[in-house]
This record gives sequence, structure tokens and C-alpha cells, in this order.
Amino acid sequence: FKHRSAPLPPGPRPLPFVGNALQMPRHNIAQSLASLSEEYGDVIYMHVFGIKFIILNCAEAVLELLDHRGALYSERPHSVMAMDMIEKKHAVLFHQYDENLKKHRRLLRNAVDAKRSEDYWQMQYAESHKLMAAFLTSPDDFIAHLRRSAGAFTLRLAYGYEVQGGPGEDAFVNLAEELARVTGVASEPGRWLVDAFPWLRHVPAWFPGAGFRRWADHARRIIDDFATQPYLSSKEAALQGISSFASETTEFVEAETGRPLTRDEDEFLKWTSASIYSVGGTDTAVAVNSAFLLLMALYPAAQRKAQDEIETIVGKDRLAVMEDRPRLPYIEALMKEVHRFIPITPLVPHSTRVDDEYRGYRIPKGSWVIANTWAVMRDPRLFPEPEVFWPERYLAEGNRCTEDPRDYAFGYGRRRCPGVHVAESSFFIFVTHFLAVFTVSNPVDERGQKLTSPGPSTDAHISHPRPFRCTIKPRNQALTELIVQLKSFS
Ligand code: HEM
Repeated sequence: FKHRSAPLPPGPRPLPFVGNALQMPRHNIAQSLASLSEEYGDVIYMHVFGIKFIILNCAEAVLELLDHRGALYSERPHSVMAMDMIEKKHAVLFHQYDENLKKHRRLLRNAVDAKRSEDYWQMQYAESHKLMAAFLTSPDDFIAHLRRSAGAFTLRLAYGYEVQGGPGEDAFVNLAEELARVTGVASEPGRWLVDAFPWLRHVPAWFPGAGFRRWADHARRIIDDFATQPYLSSKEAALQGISSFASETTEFVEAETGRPLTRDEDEFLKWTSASIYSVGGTDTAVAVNSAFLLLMALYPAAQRKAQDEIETIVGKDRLAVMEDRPRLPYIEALMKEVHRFIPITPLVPHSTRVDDEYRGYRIPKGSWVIANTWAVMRDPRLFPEPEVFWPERYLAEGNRCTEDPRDYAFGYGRRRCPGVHVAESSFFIFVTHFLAVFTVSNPVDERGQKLTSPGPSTDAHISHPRPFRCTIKPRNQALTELIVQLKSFS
């Protein structure tokens, strides 16, 4: 009762019936929500057609609610479109916080925790060699190469599946791309009227104006194909002696129970495996690696400094390995600064099952409690002069900033990303291999206009830099030859 009498957090004045629908930003959403703090403070309330949003624009509020009060704030917001109509509720990312989710996360942790992720280094090097070779052959297609490479790694990890052909040629990689598109559209907050009026879901698909139902049917088919087909392929791979997350987890559960997987367990593991490939490694790796390329093209002094460090510590005639990582402090700082400057998951939605109170304000149960990670990364109290791309800020030669942007970039509390170790080793390998072999320069936008800053990224829930072109040129003859050789062995 105490909570019910507290006022809601401040926010833009709503209109009758539609609430804040007209003030809810549609473009550059994270930045626009962050700018509301000037008028309303760090914790903001808005509602759109009855859906309640609490926007958290500072680290203190994000950590207090999503981390320290994690027992209350680990739900996902209920979205009729994303969860019911396209039945993504089976998917780990959209799962409610219950015993099943804990089980999914336990299985994932077993496979990708800090220690186990070392088992994948060889696989990651091999993929990186292929990626560097593809950059040598057709550097302008760098995004397609990044996408293929990320898909290849996660398909191998999750299912033991080897990607076939070049960019755009593998059916599973194409499916993942379609899935990323579908998921982004389905989960945009407040986009679908059906979220406000759940009874609309019962309107037949042929009914005029019921386009959302047809769209949901299409999305459901994509998601089913996506979860099922590669999972079936993992069983074939296992028969040929190729192990994977899916096959090793099957063995693990069967050894524990002393019997084959039941149908329900098989279905369950299908969705855990799908989370590695869908939520996990694919779209995120493309986003973070392309953010890195764009930033290196924009800030050549930082690129040069990173290349010098690699040449001094690793040398000019081999590629870095994970054991080199502790000896490359500038690279580590660079990776942190990429995560800070272009956060690829700028808005992270959680929800709460109970009414709560924070700073004297009421947090109604069921609200979308959105961590604005973009705002945290641009907070001058944490990162002085946040608009400056400055990896040195984390080092003794800079201002020894002790904040690590990765504490925010991978989410919060009990829903924090389970794939962080695999993600960071992939990123390290990409950064060091790329900078040893290539230099990137001349960033221009789609219309050929010179870029001088990264500009806002896309508004999808995994946010990518907007399309850009750049020049990627080899800089080291010996390593170029090495890449060609390694490619021919793989
Ligand atoms: C640069 C790469 C990555 C970034 C920035 C990233 C970031 C995130 C974020 C922000 C979340 C939401 C956390 C929250 O709700 O508080 C998340 C969830 C998740 N991530 Fe990652 N991730 C990355 C790579 C990966 C990889 C490689 C895997 C798998 C091997 C993975 C698997 C997952 C899964 C399964 C979830 C859902 C967890 C849940 O809802 O409980 N991610 N990630």
C-alpha cells in the first residue's frame, strides 16, 4: 500500500487516452530518451496506450534496480507481439524469470564460462584467418564477410555445423539474418497496437487491417525454422563425431539422468542452443566489429597507436593469440572505448512482477524498466569528456578511469549476458588480427559524404552503425602471405 501512494517518476505530460505516444521518440531513441533527463532527472516515467515505461538514464539507478534488486527486476517486459503472437516466449532472451530460464542459463554457463571459453580459441583463430582472407579478396564487402564469419563461428559452436559457400550463400546464415530483422521489429517498444489491445490478437488474419497477424504468422515460421533446422543438423554432425554445444549438453544430461533426452528436454535444449546463435554471437559480433572498423577509420591516431603496440609486443611476423592479451594494455583500453562509444545494446528492457519504490517514486509492477546504457556510457560523472574517443582514459597516461564499460555493455543482474567471455575473446582476436594485417581509412556514408563522427546508430535492439564505406588496405606483406597460406590449410 505504501508503494501505491507514492507518486510516479516525473516525465513529459501525457495526453488523454494515447498517453505519451506522441512524445515517445521514434528515431535515435536512446539519445532522445537520454535528453529528457535535462528536464525530468535520471528516472523518467512515460506511458503509451496503457503500457508503462520507466527509463533509467544513470548508472546509479540502473545498478540499484536491475542489479542490487535483481530478485525483483529480472523479468522481461510482457510484449504480446513478441512473446505470444510470434511465440518467442520459448526463446531465452524473451523468457520470464522462472526455473526454466535458470536451467537455460545454467546450461549456457557450463558451456561458455570463462574457463570453457578457452576451448573455443582454436576455432576462433581459424574463423579469423578465413575472415582476414576474405578482407584481402573483397574488402568493400566487409559487412557481408563479418556476418558470414560470425554466423560460421556460432553455428559451429552451437551445432557443429560448417557454413557452406560465400556471403549470402548459406541457408542458415541467411535465416539468422531474417530472424534478426524479425526480432528487432517485433520487440520495438510500443510499436504494435496489439500490445495495447491484447484482444486484437483474435482478429482473423484475413480481416482488413489485420496485417500484424499475417506478419506474426510469417515471423513464427522463421523462428521455428531457425530453432529447428540447425538443431537437427547437430544430431547428424554428432553421428560423424563433430561435437557442439547441443551434442555435449545432450551427453551431459543423459549421463546425469542415465536415460535418453525426453521429448520435452529435447525441445528445451533446442531453444537453449538457438540462443547462442540468435541472441548471442551473430548479430552482436557484426555490430561490435563494424563499430570498431568505423571508429578506427575515424580516429587514425588511435589506430596507429594500437598497431604500434601489436608490433612491439607481438612482432610483425605472427598473429596475436589469447595469451598475448594481458601484455596489450592499449588494445584492452581500445576495446573498452569501442563498447563505450558505440554501445550495441543501448536500451536493455527488464520488468518487475511487483510494485516497488525508488527515490520516493512508485515503480508499478509490469512496467518496462529500461536501462539506457547509451546514457550511462555518455555520463560525464563516469567518463569525463564523454564525447571524445579516448582509449587512454583507462590508462595511467590518461586519467585512469576505473569504470569498465563492459560492466554495462553486457547487461545487468541476473539477466546479464552469459556469452561475455566468448564475445570478448572473439573481439580481441578480430581487433588484433585486423590491425596487424590491415589499415582502415576514409569513412564515408552511403551517399559518399565524408564522415567525421560515427553519428547515431540504428534503432534496432542490437544497434549497428548506419551503413558506411571505408578503405581497407593490407599493411604487412609477411602477414598477408601468412593469411593466404593459413586459408589454404583450413
Ligand atoms: C559483443 C557481444 C555481445 C554483447 C554486447 C551482448 C550483450 C547482451 C545484453 C546487453 C544482453 C541483455 C542482458 C540484460 O537483459 O540485462 C544479452 C543477453 C544475452 N546474451 Fe549476449 N551479448 C554479446 C554476445 C553474446 C554471445 C557471444 C552469446 C552466446 C555465446 C550471448 C548470449 C546471450 C544470451 C543467451 C542472452 C539472454 C540472457 C537472458 O535473457 O537471461 N551473447 N547480451
